[in-house]
Amino acid sequence: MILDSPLGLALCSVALVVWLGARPWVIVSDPAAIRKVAYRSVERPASSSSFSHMLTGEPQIVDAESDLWNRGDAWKASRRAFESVIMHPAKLAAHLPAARRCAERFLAALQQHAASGEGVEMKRLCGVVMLAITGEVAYGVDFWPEDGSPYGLAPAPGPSEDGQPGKEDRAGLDASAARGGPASQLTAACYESIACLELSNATGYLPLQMLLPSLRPLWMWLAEHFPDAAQKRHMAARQKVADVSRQLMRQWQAARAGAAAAGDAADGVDAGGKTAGDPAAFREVGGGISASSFLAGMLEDRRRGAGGEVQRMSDLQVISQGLTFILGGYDTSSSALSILIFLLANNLAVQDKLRAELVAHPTALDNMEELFRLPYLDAVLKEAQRLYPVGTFGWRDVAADVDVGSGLVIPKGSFVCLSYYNALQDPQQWPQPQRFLPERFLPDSGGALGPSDPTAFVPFGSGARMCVGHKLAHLVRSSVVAVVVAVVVAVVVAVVVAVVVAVVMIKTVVSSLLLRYRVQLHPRQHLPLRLKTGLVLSPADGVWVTLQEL
Ligand code: HEM
Repeated sequence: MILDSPLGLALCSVALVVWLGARPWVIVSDPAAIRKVAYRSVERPASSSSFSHMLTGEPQIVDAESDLWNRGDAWKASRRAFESVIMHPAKLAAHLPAARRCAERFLAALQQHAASGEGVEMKRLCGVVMLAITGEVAYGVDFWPEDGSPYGLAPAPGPSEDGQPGKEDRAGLDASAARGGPASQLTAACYESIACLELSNATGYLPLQMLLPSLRPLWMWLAEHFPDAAQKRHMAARQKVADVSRQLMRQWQAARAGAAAAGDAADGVDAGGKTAGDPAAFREVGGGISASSFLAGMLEDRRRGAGGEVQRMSDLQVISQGLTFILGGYDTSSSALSILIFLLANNLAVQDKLRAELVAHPTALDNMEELFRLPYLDAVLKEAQRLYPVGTFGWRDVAADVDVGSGLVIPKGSFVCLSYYNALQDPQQWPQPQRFLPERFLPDSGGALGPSDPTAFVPFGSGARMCVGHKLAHLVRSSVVAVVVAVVVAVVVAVVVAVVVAVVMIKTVVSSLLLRYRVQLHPRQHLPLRLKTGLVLSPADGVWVTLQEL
């Protein structure tokens, strides 16, 4: 069957097809079909971003350069920037102290809550720690506000029901930004930029644009010339990200030029003669910007002319990729972490078994390679990601007919939604799909409970546009192999790469948590867990737990 007639609706075993206007919208749920489409279609639809915001002016230009949305050669260049700059071992090593510091601050904040014996809303705290880590990895400045009590880290005056920044938080953000070094301003602007991507916080013109996309030029003109409060807030936040990024870039460039003039800017060595991997060099080089950061890495590559003159990144591209790192990494990681904590609090037998594994490997937290090899920890995280995949779907623009099997050909020009959520819940792949059963990912029991098609596990997407963070996770495994060749170097690489990878950030934080506390659901927690779909799937009412010190 070829889908060439506007019949309105067609349902088959691998995909659901809906005709909207002249284009078929195809929802693909079958793992093998997802793989075929994802590997043959690289582009996201040109209009994807118009479903989440209505930016104009410079913020719109910056957004269009993002790896999330851009296409063709521009996408290849930005993807290369992610893969080469973040993974460069010399630049990665200095993330380690930052990540450790953030995790320690997280645990210190929890101690206050544990001592009080009151319920603690974890989604909010997971957001704080993940923004701190991803922000610092991206921009190389400390995202933890100077007074040490961001957004209710000190016992909160009353977090909003959904765990998102509420009025008190917004006041905290404004105060933090006003106090302001670049980091405080960036923190506030990133928080606001992410919040504004939720439909409930978006400009009132966005629903109109979604309902009547053919009138997009009119809605855009109105948003630009008669912006409502939400539009003004979003524009101001994005402009602030661009302005502060420029300020940081100038700082870095001035420091680099100074170092070069002083003659100590040899490759791999930062101003001050410290290697990038030296924790002591952190924030003392590059005008106060960590040499290992994504921002410094992109600027360094540009200074050296990596990729050739033609492909050098413009300022706007550098600004765009820095923000993309936060937009792609923060919400996903913090939501996945908070859901994992919910599942452990709701499944105490799993929590106890996992703690026993961690206790039996006392050095695992200091040795990421060992942490990475703990089978039950790995299985628990994978099962949490299967049951509640925070990245529910991916969009593709099909450039040529794709035969996905079962007699179905998705025609060129279709707008395809790859439903990772459906694939991860498919009863043909996952026996008892609604149950939280980490055993399905253990090598010895996977046969009975695991998928018949191993590629059905797609929490990071599929194909060339799958998550950048996932590729980094693979590098950790390659680094582990390299241990045989060069133990010290490889361990450092494995540790530090692991730290920037969402999966390992989550493993580290959750392991530290379980070794210190028994985590139980608080009566305020709504059961079953209610989810909301925004930019990512996340707990709608937060995650309420009590902590019992062990
Ligand atoms: C638990 C954590 C994470 C999850 C579940 C997740 C999931 C996803 C998913 C499902 C996609 C869409 C893939 C597709 O369309 O097939 C994606 C794309 C992406 N993610 Fe992640 N992600 C996570 C963490 C991160 C982190 C830490 C970063 C920071 C580097 C990141 C950066 C990106 C980028 C840049 C893209 C777009 C890739 C492209 O189009 O080339 N993600 N992610």
